[in-house]
Amino acid sequence: REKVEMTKEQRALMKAIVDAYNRHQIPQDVAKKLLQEQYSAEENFLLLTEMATSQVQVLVEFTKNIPGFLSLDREDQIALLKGSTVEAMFLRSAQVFSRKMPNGHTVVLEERIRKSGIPDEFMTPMFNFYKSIGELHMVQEEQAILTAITILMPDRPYVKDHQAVERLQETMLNVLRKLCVLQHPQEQQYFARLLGRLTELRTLSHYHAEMLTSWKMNDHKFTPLLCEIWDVQ
Ligand SMILES: O=C(Nc1ccccc1F)[C@H](C1CCCCC1)n1c(-c2ccc(Cl)cc2)nc2cc(F)c(F)cc21
Repeated sequence: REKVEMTKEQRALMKAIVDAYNRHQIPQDVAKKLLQEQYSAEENFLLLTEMATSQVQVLVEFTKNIPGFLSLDREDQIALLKGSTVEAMFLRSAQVFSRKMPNGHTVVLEERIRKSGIPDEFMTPMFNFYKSIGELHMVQEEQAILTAITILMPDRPYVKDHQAVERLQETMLNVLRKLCVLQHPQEQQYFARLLGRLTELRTLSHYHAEMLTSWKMNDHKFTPLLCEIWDVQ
């Protein structure tokens, strides 16, 4: 097979994305909090809204560092962010869940999430997605670029300049394709499997509004930012 090499530009692009991804991580670690103790449904819901609110803020900062994003039409930038925050949250949650942890911690974490207040019917699709992400053993470069690809989805609602977004996403896809060959030389279809997860991610994200509004508690309060970004309240 031909030798796969990244160009200088592709390496620079990847470095910019990974640096931004690492710089804009959630300050407090939600997994650590969940492992400390079992919270009530109300406390878990509050924790989720706090995590999700800071995740949106972090995502805005990360997106600003995607080369070319700020040159897009301003309204298209908003449409891309609004359309991808839920998927980015589930993708981030999956990456948090799949992190290597000391023995038994993942079991406890899963238990805590199962009892957090999320309605039972969403557990299977959610954990199936988390485990399918875990099986890929993504390196952090792949995680960062996959998040950028999720944000640069041309078919989000209300995007006007479809082509411009497609061009940016294509650049990212080319980098990811080479990265997958370099990082997983034994697995021919690794790149295709990785992209397949984005389909699973979109399906899971369709449930998010219902997951939140049917959280096992009364009186669900959302932050103004989440009301704006999510289809709730
Ligand atoms: O905080 C969360 N996710 C999250 C959000 C932003 C950035 C980083 C994040 F991990 C929530 C908690 C919140 C508190 C109650 C339990 C679930 N969370 C979800 C999750 C997210 C959204 C819905 Cl609608 C249903 C579950 N899946 C998780 C898997 C994990 F491994 C993990 F550590 C936390 C996880």
